[in-house]
Amino acid sequence: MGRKFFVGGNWKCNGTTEEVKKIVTTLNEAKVPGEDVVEVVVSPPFVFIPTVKTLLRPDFHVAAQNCWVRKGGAYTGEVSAEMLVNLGVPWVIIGHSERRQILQETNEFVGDKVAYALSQGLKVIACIGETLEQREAGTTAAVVAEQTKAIAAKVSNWDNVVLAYEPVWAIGTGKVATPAQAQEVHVDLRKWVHDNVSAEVAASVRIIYGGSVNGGNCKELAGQADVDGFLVGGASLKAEFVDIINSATVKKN
Ligand SMILES: O=C(CO)COP(=O)(O)O
Repeated sequence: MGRKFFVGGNWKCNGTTEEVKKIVTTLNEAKVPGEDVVEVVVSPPFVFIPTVKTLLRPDFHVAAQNCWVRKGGAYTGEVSAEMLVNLGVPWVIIGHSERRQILQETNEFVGDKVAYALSQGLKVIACIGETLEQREAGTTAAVVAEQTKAIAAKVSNWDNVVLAYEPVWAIGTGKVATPAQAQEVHVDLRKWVHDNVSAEVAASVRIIYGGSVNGGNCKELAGQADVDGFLVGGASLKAEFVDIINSATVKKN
């Protein structure tokens, strides 16, 4: 086993300097298990990264929400992996469904981004997940396998990858996947990794769940054997994010 619980807070495109400082203060004052039990990462919008990095407690880490697919250069509006490394940002979220859907990022593009970010020394939270239509059509397993395949095709070392299963229908909707639904997909994903990458990676890769996770539902979800943590949107902007971090202790019982 030995998959350390992972809790990420994706702040998305939210916040003012004052609000960001307030969230960081709440996190800094929070009583949570040590880094040996839970890895905590918060992902502010790019512009707030320096502020958060300066103020945030040292046992919590920072992730960017995206980065450019290759080396930087004449790509107006983009932020390169090299820049994140230069700033001391250890993590980046790649392939979030909002980028896949709204900005038309394809499986291949996401795979390229994951590979490039890893090559520069970043750790990656790679997001996958089906739409409601796809779930209702019974294609969930195939869709997430295809998304994972496009990443696996470009990645040889999985040590610095966390897979985030985020069903699109559960994101920002208040319609959380049931613990059984999350567990089922996580098991399918782990089996896919086992069959297509290796047994070692399948055993060690953390598969976290995202989509309407909150202080009330996190414990039951965390109790599922293959749920290794969470990627939290809305609730990561609130004090209940601390409760979600603390759901890591469920694993020890
Ligand atoms: O997209 C998410 C995290 O990346 C989940 O968002 P919500 O927790 O707001 O549903």
